[in-house]
Amino acid sequence: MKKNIILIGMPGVGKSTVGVVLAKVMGYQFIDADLVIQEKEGKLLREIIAEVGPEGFLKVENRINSGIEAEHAIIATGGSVVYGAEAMEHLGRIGTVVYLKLPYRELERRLSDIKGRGVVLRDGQTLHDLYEERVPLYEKYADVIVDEHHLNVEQTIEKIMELKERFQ
Ligand SMILES: Nc1ncnc2c1ncn2[C@@H]1O[C@H](COP(=O)(O)OP(=O)(O)OP(=O)(O)O)[C@@H](O)[C@H]1O
Ligand SMILES: O=C(O)C1=C[C@@H](O)[C@@H](O)[C@H](O)C1
Ligand SMILES: [Mg+2]
Repeated sequence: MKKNIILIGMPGVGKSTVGVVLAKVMGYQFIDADLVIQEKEGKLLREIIAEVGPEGFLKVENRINSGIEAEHAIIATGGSVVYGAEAMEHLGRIGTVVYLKLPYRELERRLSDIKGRGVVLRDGQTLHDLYEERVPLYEKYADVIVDEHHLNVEQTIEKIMELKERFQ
């Protein structure tokens, strides 16, 4: 049985918000991969992106996520983790990958301050372009897809818990 639950999805979909509460409800440890990167690199995500650029950041993210070891943990990943093939292979081995899905319009409403979040956007790329590019990757790596449209944090957690029996 895979013992961890890995949350993937677009920035702002609620991987961190849902993850920490889910961990509490299930009695699991909570790991936020973004915070692991910051701690291991000794820098903020946006400082890393400023120093090594978006492509450099993806390499750092891929390397650090590939080394996460945990048991009975909810792991909230960064939205760009799906660009790292090694990281996704590793995470898929140690846990069940849950894609938290939102329609584009809903996500756009949530992300009023996308720059402040340090999202990995290439020059000229819009949030919509990013959404279109990433959705196939999230779907590819997902063991389970949870559509959280019209659900609040508690309802999303309930849905993940319901599905848990089936996917573990
Ligand atoms: N139903 C919901 N589930 C989760 N978050 C919600 C919900 N409704 C509103 N929110 C809000 O959306 C935001 C989700 O942000 P959060 O940082 O958890 O996303 P994330 O997926 O971890 O993003 P990132 O990839 O940037 O780390 C929070 O401000 C949260 O309060
Ligand atoms: O979706 C993204 O491009 C990102 C999301 C954040 O969680 C961070 O991992 C980083 O700022 C990149
Ligand atoms: Mg997060």
